[in-house]
Amino acid sequence: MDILIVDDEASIRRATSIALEAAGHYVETAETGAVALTNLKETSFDLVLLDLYLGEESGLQVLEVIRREHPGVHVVMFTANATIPNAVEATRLGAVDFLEKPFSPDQLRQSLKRIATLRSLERKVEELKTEVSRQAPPAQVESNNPALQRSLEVFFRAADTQASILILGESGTGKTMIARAIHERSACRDKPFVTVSCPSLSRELLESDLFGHVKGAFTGALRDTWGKVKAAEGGTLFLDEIGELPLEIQPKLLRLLQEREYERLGEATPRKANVRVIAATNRNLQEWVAEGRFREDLFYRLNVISAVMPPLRERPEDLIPYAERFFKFFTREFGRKVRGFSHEALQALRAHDWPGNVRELRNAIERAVILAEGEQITPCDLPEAAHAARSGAEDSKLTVGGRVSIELLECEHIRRVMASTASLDEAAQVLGIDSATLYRKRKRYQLDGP
Ligand SMILES: Nc1ncnc2c1ncn2[C@@H]1O[C@H](COP(=O)(O)OP(=O)(O)OP(=O)(O)O)[C@@H](O)[C@H]1O
Repeated sequence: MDILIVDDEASIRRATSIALEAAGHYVETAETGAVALTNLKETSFDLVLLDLYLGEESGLQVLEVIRREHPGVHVVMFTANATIPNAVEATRLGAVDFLEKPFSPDQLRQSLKRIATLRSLERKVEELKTEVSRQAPPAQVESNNPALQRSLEVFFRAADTQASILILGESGTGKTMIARAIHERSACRDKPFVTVSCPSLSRELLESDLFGHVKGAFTGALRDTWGKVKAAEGGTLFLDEIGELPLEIQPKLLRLLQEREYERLGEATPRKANVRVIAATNRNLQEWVAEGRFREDLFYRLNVISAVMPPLRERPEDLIPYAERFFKFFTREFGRKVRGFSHEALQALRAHDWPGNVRELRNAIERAVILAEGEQITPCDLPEAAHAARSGAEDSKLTVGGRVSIELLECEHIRRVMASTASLDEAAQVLGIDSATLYRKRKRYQLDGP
């Protein structure tokens, strides 16, 4: 943590600093409330250890200003004479803990442990709030598709290291979800996961969003701010659509990755950063390097561990299991009594290309659950594109030599043979495979018996 000690006694400042620095914290000290407030403007602290009596000054007044101007900073009060009224007043003003002087290093450690737990809980609450407001089905990080299984293995094996990770894949394949899942499997899972969306801001705003700025750094920079690199301290910085990172900012990111150092916009003070970087892109970065749109050195630095999230059309094994999980989630979420998908609806799902990938599938199922009138979801409840795919599929797409995957052809062939035969044994005989193989294939493609 970054900690500011505010105490008028030099011996307390010194002894506490030594104990905290030995435990790996970054520490600054201030002798008076005024100096402390200036420090808080210049550096971003997580915690202030504040003396109740700063000579003539009242620590409670300083506490009040800190809580008003820096609401994200926690404050622990020091005092030589902890009276109940003082404690009540400090708690009312927002102090989270009390340390009675003289305190032992162990008491200090215990207090910091409580603050760390509190900070981690606050972050979790924030994450849950966003999750709930997004009505998001839980992330599915299992796959029946061998290519995706290999990618997941690469990502999760590297999760617990500090290595940068590059996630490649089309839009909507779940790159952001996987970045979060990697963070959840890392040693810094209790620390922040902070996303920066590279294309959404102008160069200047993006740079400031990443690294922060000082007042006057550019028109509109009315006060000092801290960027997302700072917000992600100790945790993961997720750079979404890294291909869109302007060339001017790329050397600064490279420096962050190599030297773990950065500067705020408009300031020359180098700052240390301890963040793990995960980046994602739907671009072909190697092509962009060849075209001079992306720095080669940055590409290789980011590309230490990389793998592709395959598009949904290349993993038919995942389609129906994902659709069913989304279905379960949304029927519960909306309190609908729909029982499942009709055979035709499943066929329509299989026949569609899903250019928007898992995002499109999730949205299609959410819509279908809301619209379904009967006991089952029918093709009419699916979006036009998925619905139309089925009618067109039988004559144009699902033909031998058509633009269709082997899996889809095989699935459709097995389905039709099963529909035209009296038993599974007969279907297996027609298909030229044994019953166990037919069983496995039916399971894989989610096909019911004849
Ligand atoms: N594995 C998954 N489990 C559950 N939902 C998923 C999964 N993958 C994707 N989704 C759904 O699709 C949406 C898009 O996923 P995500 O944002 O991770 O994709 P992306 O590849 O980062 O897309 P983009 O490149 O457009 O940012 C998510 O909000 C979620 O609803």
